[in-house]
Amino acid sequence: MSNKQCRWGFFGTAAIARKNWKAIRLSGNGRVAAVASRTADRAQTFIDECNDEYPAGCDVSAVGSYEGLLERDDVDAVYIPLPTGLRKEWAIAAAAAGKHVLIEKPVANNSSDAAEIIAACEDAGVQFMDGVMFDHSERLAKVKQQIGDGTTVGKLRRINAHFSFAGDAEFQKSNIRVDSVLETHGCLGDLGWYCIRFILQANGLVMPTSVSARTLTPLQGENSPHCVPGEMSGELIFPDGVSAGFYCSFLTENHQRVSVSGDKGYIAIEDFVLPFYDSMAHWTTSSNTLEIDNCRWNFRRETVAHSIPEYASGEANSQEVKMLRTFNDLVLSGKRDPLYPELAIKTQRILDACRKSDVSDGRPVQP
Ligand SMILES: NC(=O)C1=CN([C@@H]2O[C@H](COP(=O)(O)OP(=O)(O)OC[C@H]3O[C@@H](n4cnc5c(N)ncnc54)[C@H](OP(=O)(O)O)[C@@H]3O)[C@@H](O)[C@H]2O)C=CC1
Ligand SMILES: O=C1CO[C@H](CO)[C@@H](O)[C@@H]1O
Repeated sequence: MSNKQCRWGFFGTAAIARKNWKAIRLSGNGRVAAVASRTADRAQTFIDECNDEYPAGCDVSAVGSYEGLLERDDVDAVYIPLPTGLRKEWAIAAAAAGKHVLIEKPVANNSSDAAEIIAACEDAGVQFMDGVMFDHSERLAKVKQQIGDGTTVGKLRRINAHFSFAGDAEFQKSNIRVDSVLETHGCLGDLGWYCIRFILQANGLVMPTSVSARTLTPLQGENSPHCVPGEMSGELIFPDGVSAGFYCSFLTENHQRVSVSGDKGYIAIEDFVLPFYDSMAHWTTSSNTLEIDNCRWNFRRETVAHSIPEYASGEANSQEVKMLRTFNDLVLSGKRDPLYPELAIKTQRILDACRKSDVSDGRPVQP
């Protein structure tokens, strides 16, 4: 291993890998060493296009097979943004080859597969992390402090999370997200994963005692053998009177809102996954008051706007760059952080419970 930079190998040429190509370059402690694709030409085209826009600053090898990536001794860590249904074998093989694993979300088709991947990483002594970028945002850290400060929210009661975008006709026909083999969880895996993750983060990683969820609209891509959830809602019940709801959809236009409410007020973020294009990350805290005096009813807005310097993406302090920098630090230090496997497996267990509840008409399920 290089003593200064974590050397990355990419599985496939996914669209999201382009963002992380740049993030690795900006991290300062990592570099892309190789990109593997099912065809060498595609790997080379990906490298050329990324280099044109954001030069890697080093030679990057094009590899014509995924197996080929695992044989390389110039790769310390692999990034696996393959479709979810194809990841497990490569993640386990990568760990067995001694490579650290950054895997996209949702981690796997189910929580026992996710547990197998995590166990393979533990056995091999390599770091495991999923690709949730907002886990690394400083905004999330600040919001969590406010949730716990006893005054902004007070006693936590309710968390709501909504993540949606309206996929066009082409998306609904051919995107991997509507193919039950490639992305079996549809919008739940793609968008609900973030809702569940935020809910866990906001409530101190406490697991719910009961989960119910329903697919509101199924979708089926043209080559997909089965439907996947295209629009879904769910309800999570926690100990101590805390509850949470989520809604995720491929049919409802861009909306990425979370709110965290307690007996003293609430916190809201309007762009919790992909922050709005800006050099600052924003959120609000509110403790609105209702004043009633005979015929006069005044509901007073008492909202405070907060922001911190954190670019939305593509800069040295953006959340995805912090994710890569943190991962690189772990690899280079030889330490492993058990928080990341914990976050992933808890999210996947709740996701499993949602699917189980969904097939029994929304019956509550214990995750
Ligand atoms: N963390 C985040 O912010 C984001 C995460 N994601 C997650 O990343 C994953 C990938 O998403 P996205 O970038 O849109 O994916 P793409 O459809 O752009 O790419 C998927 C890649 O997987 C490889 N692949 C291997 N086998 C297949 C197959 N049978 N069908 C299709 N592709 C195959 C291909 O690479 P090749 O042909 O070169 O081998 C392809 O480029 C998703 O699970 C998604 O949830 C997506 C966007 C953002
Ligand atoms: O993870 C992701 C981030 O957001 C996108 C939508 O805007 C998703 O489709 C994607 O998979």
